[in-house]
Amino acid sequence: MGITEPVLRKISQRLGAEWRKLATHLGLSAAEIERIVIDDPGQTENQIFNMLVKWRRQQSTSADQRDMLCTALIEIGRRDIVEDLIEITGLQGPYTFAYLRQQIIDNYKQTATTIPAHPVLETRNVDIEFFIPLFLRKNIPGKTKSDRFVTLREGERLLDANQTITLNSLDDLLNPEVVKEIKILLSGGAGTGKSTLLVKVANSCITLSSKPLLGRFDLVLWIKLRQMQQSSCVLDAIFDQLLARNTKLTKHIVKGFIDDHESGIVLLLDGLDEIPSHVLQSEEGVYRVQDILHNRVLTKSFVLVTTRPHMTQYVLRGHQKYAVVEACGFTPQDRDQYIRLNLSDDADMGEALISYLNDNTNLRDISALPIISQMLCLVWKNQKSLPERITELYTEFALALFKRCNKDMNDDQVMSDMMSIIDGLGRVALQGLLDSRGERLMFDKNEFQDCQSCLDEGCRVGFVQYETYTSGLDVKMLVTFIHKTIQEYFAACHLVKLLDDENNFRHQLKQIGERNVLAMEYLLRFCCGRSMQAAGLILDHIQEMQGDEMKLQRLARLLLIESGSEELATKLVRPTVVDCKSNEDLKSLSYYLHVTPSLEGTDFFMHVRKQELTLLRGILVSDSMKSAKHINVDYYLSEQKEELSLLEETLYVVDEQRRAQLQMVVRIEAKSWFDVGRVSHSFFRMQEQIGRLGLYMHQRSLDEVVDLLKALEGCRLDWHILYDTDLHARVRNVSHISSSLTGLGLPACRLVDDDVEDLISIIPTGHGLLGLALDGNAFSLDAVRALTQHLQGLPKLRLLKLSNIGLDAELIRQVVSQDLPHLKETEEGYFKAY
Ligand SMILES: Nc1ncnc2c1ncn2[C@@H]1O[C@H](COP(=O)(O)OP(=O)(O)OP(=O)(O)O)[C@@H](O)[C@H]1O
Repeated sequence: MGITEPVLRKISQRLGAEWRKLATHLGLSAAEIERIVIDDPGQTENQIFNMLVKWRRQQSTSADQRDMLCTALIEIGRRDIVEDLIEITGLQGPYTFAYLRQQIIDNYKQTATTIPAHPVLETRNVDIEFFIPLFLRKNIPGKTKSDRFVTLREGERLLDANQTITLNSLDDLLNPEVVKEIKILLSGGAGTGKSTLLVKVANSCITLSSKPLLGRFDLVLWIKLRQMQQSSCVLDAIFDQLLARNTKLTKHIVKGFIDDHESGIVLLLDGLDEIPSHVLQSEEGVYRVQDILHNRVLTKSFVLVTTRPHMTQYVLRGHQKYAVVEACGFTPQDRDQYIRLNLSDDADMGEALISYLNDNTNLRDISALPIISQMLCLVWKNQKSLPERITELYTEFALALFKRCNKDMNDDQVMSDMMSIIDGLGRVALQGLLDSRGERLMFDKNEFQDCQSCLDEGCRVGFVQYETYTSGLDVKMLVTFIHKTIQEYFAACHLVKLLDDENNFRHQLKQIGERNVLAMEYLLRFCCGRSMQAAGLILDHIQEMQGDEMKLQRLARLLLIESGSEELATKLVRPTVVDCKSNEDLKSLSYYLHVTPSLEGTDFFMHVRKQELTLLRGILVSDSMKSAKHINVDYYLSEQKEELSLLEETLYVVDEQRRAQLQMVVRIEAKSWFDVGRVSHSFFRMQEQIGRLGLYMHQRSLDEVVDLLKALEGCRLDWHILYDTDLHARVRNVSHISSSLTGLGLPACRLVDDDVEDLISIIPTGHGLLGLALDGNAFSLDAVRALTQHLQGLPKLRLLKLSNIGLDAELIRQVVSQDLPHLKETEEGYFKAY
């Protein structure tokens, strides 16, 4: 595109003394320049004009004269003229700030609209819509309180910890009212979502191009430090990562823009831990990462740098005025939301995983890490459940984390390299768990002396992380595993390796006794999952232990299923009471029942949800249940629309005799979905089928309670518990007490003295009630006395609960022992007949 003479004239008027420099940049020789001067001595403006005309003449017609001239002008530091030129010619040029911004936004349109949907496969992505807010915690500058007690090898220590505030994800992070500093250091372990957060920030620029980040800035530069393998120069990185290969911009131009807009620039520097240290330390380049982080250049720009914890001190040493923000992963609610989004094809499947996790404290905890949630969703989607054996799941976790950082390794190498790191770290992990002075989850860096390379690799991969703390006068480098269960898994891998010398293994096992065996559940489960030989020795060891029988037997069943070795079932003690509170408990019971002879006289208590009905069915039809004493099932209605007909179907499969043994309570929890008509219909059908039937309602409205009880009039209910429903002055509304009722519970129902008369009236003298629970209400002693005197007329009453009713326990004890002497207090406010 050519330039007209009037335009050249305008440039000549503005240029001045630097014109010779420009001429050289445009390629004119010194002789040519001299010639121009001699031809029109003393007339600078003319000389410039002539030089430009001469240059223009030398260009081929196809040459983009305007671009060349603009580049040369910018290179000699006269962008002001370029901007005028663009204005004069009325054309949008590649030399404006707007052009640079547009190029970068075009890049974000390609790179910042998706997030990875798989820990290893880079090709699998999901839309940025899948972004879920992250839980962030920011330090309060200058407020350090020493309140973190940790157990270290040398004993207990107090570590200095910062006081923090919680941030509401990105909105707060970028809000200057909340985070006043313009330098932010976002730290967090592997897979806590640091990189993803930056994708989201870059993405927000696409729509808010001219005023990104709450209108505060002009340009957002998102740099992946991992890709800086040669130079730590951010200007280079802008060209390598953000600008098109054929961009017309030059480094000179871009630098000029950045300098001019310094306070309007945002630098998002992702993964400080991933830039090689020699690159970070190198002295070359413009806007070196180190200079930016230590506030030596671009001091007015907004910087958000992410890193694993071990690099935070490096940043803070060079510049202290950082808002230090910790990425803590998902909150439980947001984790649920993440699961729902990921499994949105089948809402039931998502809910099933959520309820599975709610049941399993350790998995629930670790799933706060986005990367683990992601893996859980992938496995669940594939198999519609998690692997029966938790060891498999943790092997998958470890593999995914390891492969994430070793994409080019082949499978054999992955396994052997990973296992040797795990073994090295596992030695220290085990020492920590079995420390005679109490479990240790934090380690001094020196404890890894013998396996420094494992520590370095483990840190790179994200199995462990280290952080610097001050403790009194000491500065400590402490190492932690990303989650306690990962420490337990690693410790188990190491312990099992000791089996090469069985005595050594036994020696370690001796450190696990009644005192700590339940706390070692995961360590032992992982051992059993990794080796049948270990499982045999561990089960023998447990069999010899004294202690809480029910809990030890539960643990043994979990270990048996984890070992996958039916023949080890003989090493389990026959249970007299089985209490299954979780999905895992049910699975391990089901496994045990299939490999053990009939359990005579055993009492079973099971908590069951919709997704566990198949398991329940298997348990109920098992031959080993034939001679069970009682089978108690608490069935929890889920939050999704649910037909009780599924439960009914499950029960019908069971033979009549066993159904008659069954005692079932249907639990409608605060968030359960339910429909009065359907639930009551099912109740009427089930009362015919099973031994005893009860209803439990938790935190439901009075209307719902009244409606359901009305609909259940005439149904044979054995128990009826309303928990935390406001029944004050409404007791008569729930007075449909059938003569079959044996248990009535109205805990925390805001009952007071005025309600006692109504209460008495709904339990007529002579009623066959066995148990009454009124804990959590507020009664005077007179009211309690009126009640106990009335209860004297209930011939079968064997249980009374009056705890936490706002009275001195001793006074209640006196009244009950006077009026109901056959009841004895077993724990405070809890009276039972023997
Ligand atoms: N806020 C989020 N919303 C949805 N998915 C997320 C979110 N954060 C993380 N994830 C998922 O978890 C994975 C791991 O997160 P990410 O790579 O951002 O972690 P990181 O903290 O940068 O880890 P590392 O230190 O190992 O680089 C992501 O690939 C993404 O799939």
